[in-house]
Amino acid sequence: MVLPKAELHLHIEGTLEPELAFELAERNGVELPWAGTEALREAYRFQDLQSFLNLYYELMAVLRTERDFEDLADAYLARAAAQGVRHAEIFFDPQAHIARGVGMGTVVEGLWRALGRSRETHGVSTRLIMCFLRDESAESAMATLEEAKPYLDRITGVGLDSAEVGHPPAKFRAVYEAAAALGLRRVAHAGEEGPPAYIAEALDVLGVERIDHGLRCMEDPALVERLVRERVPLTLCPLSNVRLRAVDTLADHPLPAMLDAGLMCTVNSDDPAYFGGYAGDNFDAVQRVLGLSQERLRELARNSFLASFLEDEEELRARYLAEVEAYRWHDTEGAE
Ligand SMILES: Nc1ncnc2[nH]cnc12
Ligand SMILES: [Zn+2]
Repeated sequence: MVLPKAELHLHIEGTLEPELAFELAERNGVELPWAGTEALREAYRFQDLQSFLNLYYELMAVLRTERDFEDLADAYLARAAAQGVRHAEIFFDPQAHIARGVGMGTVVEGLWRALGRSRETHGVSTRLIMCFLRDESAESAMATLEEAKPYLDRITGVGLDSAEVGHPPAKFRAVYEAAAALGLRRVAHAGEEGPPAYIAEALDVLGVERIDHGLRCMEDPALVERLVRERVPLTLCPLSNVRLRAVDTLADHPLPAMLDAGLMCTVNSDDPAYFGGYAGDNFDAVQRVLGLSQERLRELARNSFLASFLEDEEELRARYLAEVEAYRWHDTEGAE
């Protein structure tokens, strides 16, 4: 679906398609344990978040040089643009690269080569959000923030990702305080596999402005009421939730109930190379399977721009919002 939209929940390492992975492996002399792209795709059957993360971190071995990160981001931006993404706020996981001997500068400068020219090359504006791995220590997160200081002109905010259960947001209180003091925006994954209490904790202790996923808020009516009242954006990822078994099937996804409850939902792709679809594919899927109306889809697109970190470019945000309102459905889209 090419309805104009912002993508607010996208891990750049999760856009590594098997074809590019093998190309980079060859370029860098990295041996992969799969015979080819088909065998690698066969491995994309996940039981839960951890089983996905194991493969996601393993395949990162092929990303070594600035050019690799540039090619990765360029490939994502081209695919996203073709599906109506006009603005992308892109996560990256520096600790996963630094642990392999690939420095912060290689990652940020490589990504920036693609992001810095993306409005001209792809018609997509971008922001970069640095995520801390929550299954690593708070000290490691603080050291990562320190390493990022030379690159803060390229980085808009910080996030929190990786294995959620057993790693509550409060573990990262100090690093989020330090990030806020540096003028960085704050988001965090919460309520994907972890309990609703993690969502409240991310708001109260970390001061986040958006919740990534937030799916499990529906188990706590008082929390839902708060999220509605405070208009906290939730960056939902429906196809991800199916592949990582946070929901049984897409038909069971609570998105319609969440919208009916008045929650400020957005729809995103998370790790599209692994979960079977980019942003537009996620919109197509929820339209087709959950029967969302054209007005609901337009609301999701509007929310994505309202929840984006475009405060320094309000004119651009206004232009995107006008594009959402002016959008005319194609014959095959959003039929009612
Ligand atoms: N869906 C997800 N949840 C937590 N960490 C992630 N890292 C990449 N994708 C993720
Ligand atoms: Zn995610």
